[in-house]
Amino acid sequence: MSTVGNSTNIFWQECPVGKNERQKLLNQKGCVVWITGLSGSGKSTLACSLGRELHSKGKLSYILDGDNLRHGLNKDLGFKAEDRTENIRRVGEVAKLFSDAGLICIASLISPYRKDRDACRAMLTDSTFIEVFMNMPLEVCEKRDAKGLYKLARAGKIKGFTGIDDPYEPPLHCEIELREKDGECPTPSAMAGEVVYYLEEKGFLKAD
Ligand SMILES: Nc1ncnc2c1ncn2[C@@H]1O[C@H](COP(=O)(O)OS(=O)(=O)O)[C@@H](OP(=O)(O)O)[C@H]1O
Ligand SMILES: Nc1ncnc2c1ncn2[C@@H]1O[C@H](COP(=O)(O)OP(=O)(O)O)[C@@H](O)[C@H]1O
Repeated sequence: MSTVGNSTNIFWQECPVGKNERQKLLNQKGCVVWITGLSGSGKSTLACSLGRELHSKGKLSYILDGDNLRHGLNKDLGFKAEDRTENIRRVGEVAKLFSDAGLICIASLISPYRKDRDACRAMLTDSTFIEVFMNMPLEVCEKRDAKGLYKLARAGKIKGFTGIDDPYEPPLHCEIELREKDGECPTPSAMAGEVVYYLEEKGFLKAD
């Protein structure tokens, strides 16, 4: 019996089928591919390309996209610092559950604050948190402006927009960094290929 947060008198319930058994069933290892970067850096595009590539290899993945989760689980949250922190904490907890289920969980969120991403990393054991940094220059993201949000932010119509008047703290020790080469952004499929290569090398695409 214990107290966790505001919950008192709670017990941990063990389940009959364990993570190893689920991983064997799926012939893969559960993990979290956490894609971080500015709005417009290509997070969702990479998440989709990676999800498709894994599917074609017979691997089960699931995408947790920041924009989408803000339509449901996180619709009570805005973009002030404490809301972003709570957003990342919740998604980290959900990603941990998916990883425990044996899935390759692909989380794509701006996740601008280093301490919040590091807190998610700390929730996961055995190097199963794989941080992928979309290191695209602000100018590139702003030029793309797929949703017209940078224009609104520059005009002062959106306050606290990441990269404009709210900080983005780049990772110091990420597992994978994706950036332009010779002034060109690699294709989504090339980027997904890099992540798949990492997963293969580290043994995530087979069970023990
Ligand atoms: N103020 C502000 N700053 C940044 N982004 C904003 C803001 N307001 C709305 N949006 C839109 O919300 C999307 C980011 O949601 P996230 O949950 O990934 O953000 S965060 O991780 O909590 O910072 C983000 O989506 P992406 O462009 O896919 O990154 C934007 O479409
Ligand atoms: N590798 C890429 N090369 C060229 N354009 C890209 C690439 N990845 C994404 N884009 C384009 O950039 C814009 C933003 O991509 P998106 O995946 O929505 O970014 P984010 O999820 O980080 O906001 C879209 O118009 C998309 O087509």
